[in-house]
Amino acid sequence: MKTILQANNVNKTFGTKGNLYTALKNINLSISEGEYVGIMGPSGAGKSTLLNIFSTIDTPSSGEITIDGQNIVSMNEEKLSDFRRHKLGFIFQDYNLLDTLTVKENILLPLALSKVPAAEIEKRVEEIADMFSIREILDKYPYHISGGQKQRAAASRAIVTNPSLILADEPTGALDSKSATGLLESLSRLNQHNQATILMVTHDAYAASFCNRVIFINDGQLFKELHKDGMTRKAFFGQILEVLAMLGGGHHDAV
Ligand SMILES: Nc1ncnc2c1ncn2[C@@H]1O[C@H](COP(=O)(O)OP(=O)(O)OP(=O)(O)O)[C@@H](O)[C@H]1O
Repeated sequence: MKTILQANNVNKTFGTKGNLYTALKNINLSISEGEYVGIMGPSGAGKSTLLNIFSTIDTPSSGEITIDGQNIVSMNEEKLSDFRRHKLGFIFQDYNLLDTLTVKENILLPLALSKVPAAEIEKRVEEIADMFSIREILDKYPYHISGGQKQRAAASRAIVTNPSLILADEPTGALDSKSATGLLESLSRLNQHNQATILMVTHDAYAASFCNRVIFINDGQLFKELHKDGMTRKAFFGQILEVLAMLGGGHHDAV
């Protein structure tokens, strides 16, 4: 199986001499093509720091990271912006849709910027609209659709270029439970049918139970990882809650 992300001995320190804070300590992680991986851990554990580094928004203090075979630590800013555009897809908690464009225009924007032919764009948008159940809202503007629909539109835009790696930061954080389930089911479909590789940071054990593997970070270090293997989502949810209980903090999410 092809390795999509490989991180070796990644460390991240904030601050200056005399006032240093180590946010990540010696992180080693490998993610294969087609995996759906969750990252969990208490507040301040280092989840966002790690995701920002994988997103190429921040750089590690030391360590090596390759994504789809390319060393992202040594890349210059010009190459990085190209790399982000072609290889990465981002889904954030707050959608980041452009209000002056329709849902369809938002989704096709990355393809239009890459000068993909119109007929191909049309075909791709339709495929994705079906996968994320948003066909009926394609011509609406973001302020006329619900939060759940906005997030499914944002996810559609993130994957329209067929990125090597999809990075999601608390994608269900602002959604009610029904909308969250809709998004999580869409991401699972994308993972299963298109072998999309997804890395998702979440506080929510229910969201994490849709993943195939969940990595727990504590105090900037890898603490434990769980594999779903043949388990049902409900059983996996139970195991995730047990690890969270070990890490401390009350989690009383619904199954
Ligand atoms: N730019 C920064 N300068 C200094 N310290 C930082 C910076 N960014 C993060 N930190 C610290 O690094 C640690 C890890 O932060 P991070 O945001 O990665 O945690 P997290 O696990 O994502 O937390 P949360 O679940 O609350 O979002 C925290 O103690 C935080 O205060």
